Amino acid sequence: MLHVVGLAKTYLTSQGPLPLFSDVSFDIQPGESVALMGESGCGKSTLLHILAGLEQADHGQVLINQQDLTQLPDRQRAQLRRHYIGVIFQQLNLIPSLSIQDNLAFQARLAGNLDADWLQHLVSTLGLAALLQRYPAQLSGGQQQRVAIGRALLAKTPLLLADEPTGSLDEANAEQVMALMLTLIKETGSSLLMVTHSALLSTQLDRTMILKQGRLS
Ligand SMILES: Nc1ncnc2c1ncn2[C@@H]1O[C@H](COP(=O)(O)OP(=O)(O)OP(=O)(O)O)[C@@H](O)[C@H]1O
Repeated sequence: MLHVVGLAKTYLTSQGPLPLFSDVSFDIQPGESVALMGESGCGKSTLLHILAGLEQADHGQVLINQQDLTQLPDRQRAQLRRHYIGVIFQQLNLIPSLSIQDNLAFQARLAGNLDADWLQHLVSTLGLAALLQRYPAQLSGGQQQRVAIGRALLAKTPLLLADEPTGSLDEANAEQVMALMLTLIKETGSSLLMVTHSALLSTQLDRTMILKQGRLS
């Protein structure tokens, strides 16, 4: 599903170069769920952003559906992302001016694959039915997180990238939302790469990769 070869990234800052990682290579199989862990600031979010095509790597390849995301022109990269990659960011990025219903449908509409039955199933599984006419600012952090998960799952993309998707929830709620997410992913057959600081949550996934001193293990 995802084939990553020799990724390297160094940020150039006013204090000089900040090397994050070099020669990062790994595969994720269809339907596989993988936790990405490592100390704060080691580059986990940056790696996820590169895999999502939102940030450029210095070297390396990101192969999705046999296409190298790093080499595609903007339009084709956007197409590939739309059809193959769902993302849940740390900052959630719900659109403030759209209702929850429209936030949920946004990505699937762009991809032209809005499935009304699946939307209904996600809404009821994630407990969002009573919130559809509200706006993001009127929701709690946990409710917003469930909307972001629903939105990412709605397009049924083969790959889901999640950056601490339950980061702002307490442990009990995090476990509950995580369980919902894993159940829904099993239904779509998507692969998941999830950044987490929680050893407990990581044990619910198929395996864990650790980014340390610029290398993956
Ligand atoms: N655009 C940027 N320009 C320069 N430095 C950056 C930029 N974005 C991030 N950094 C730095 O790169 C390092 C890695 O950041 P990143 O967010 O990828 O880490 P992380 O492992 O996800 O951290 P956390 O677990 O705290 O979320 C940090 O030191 C950060 O300050």
